[in-house]
Amino acid sequence: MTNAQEPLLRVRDLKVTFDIRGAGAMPWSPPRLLQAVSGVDFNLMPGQTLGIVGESGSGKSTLARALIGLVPATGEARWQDGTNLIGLSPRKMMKYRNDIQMIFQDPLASLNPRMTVGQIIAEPLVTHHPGLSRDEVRGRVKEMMDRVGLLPNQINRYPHEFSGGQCQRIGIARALIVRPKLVICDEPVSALDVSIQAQVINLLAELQRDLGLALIFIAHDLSVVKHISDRVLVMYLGRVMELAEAEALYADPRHPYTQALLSAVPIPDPALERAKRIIPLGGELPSPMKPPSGCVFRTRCARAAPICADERPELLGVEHLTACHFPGKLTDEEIERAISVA
Ligand SMILES: Nc1ncnc2c1ncn2[C@@H]1O[C@H](COP(=O)(O)OP(=O)(O)OP(=O)(O)O)[C@@H](O)[C@H]1O
Repeated sequence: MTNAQEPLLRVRDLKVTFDIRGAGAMPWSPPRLLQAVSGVDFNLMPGQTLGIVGESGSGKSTLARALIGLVPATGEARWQDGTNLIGLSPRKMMKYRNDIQMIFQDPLASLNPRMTVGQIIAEPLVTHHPGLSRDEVRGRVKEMMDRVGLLPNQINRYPHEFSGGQCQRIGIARALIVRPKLVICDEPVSALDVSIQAQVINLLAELQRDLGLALIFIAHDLSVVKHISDRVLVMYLGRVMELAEAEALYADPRHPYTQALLSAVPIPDPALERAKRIIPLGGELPSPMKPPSGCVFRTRCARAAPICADERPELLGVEHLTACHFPGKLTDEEIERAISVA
């Protein structure tokens, strides 16, 4: 039995480095290394939702893919049974691919166009549980379709006959049919209309509660993960900038990067929205091939000081962790300065 206090997944010093030499490179030409994930640490408890946010290129998808062995990584991603998932052979990884499922950003592209909805949803079940009878599989498919809001008579239709939101429901049914313990959702709503996004997020939240699933929910935007996350991890250029309970992170963001991301989230109250100041993220995202020395965020930070170029800040704290030499709310003067140089 799982001890409720034991993490389902314990990630330590996870790194992913790509060699991006072009196809025409000679075997002896020097490697061109790009570190997409640079030493990420977090715990995920059973049944918990961890939101992961950050700009495009911050390493969120690579981190997710590393956890299920889709890209080579180093470090630890220790499953609750003590196994380090990093570096497992594909054969050994198969055992965990039932427990860890993934939902992707582009719902239509992630579904096989030549298979019916019934076949698509059944596929992982048949792969991981080859002993099940046809009737059992069909029963589980229908049950899952019902849970995600698809109609029984849609079982023989093809993906192109469905809207983006419905395709994402098919993707969710396919991921959940094997009763996983963890579902990694990589920007599952980014490709959907705003009106549909909330429906899909609410469906995931409902299923998460009912089935006691743990979720890793990746998004660009802090507003998307706000309601679904227990904890939120903010990534920048392959590193964790801040990690805290969702409520604490939204009420008291301590890293200047988190404050900038949050300042861009629209506030429903028009008066507050008019009064708020957006903290600009000046300049370009640096290349992960040549990250800044010290704190990787310092080149765009409203509070950067000389030490930030010299020393990399550790991710410090107990419940609310921040990787910053000077964590805390930016002052009005710092925000003014950031606005004036942007
Ligand atoms: N297979 C790959 N080969 C080389 N570089 C890669 C590969 N996959 C990702 N990268 C690089 O790694 C860095 C992180 O990319 P990643 O897609 O993980 O970021 P992300 O935060 O998920 O961005 P997005 O929100 O746009 O998906 C980027 O600089 C990207 O170009």
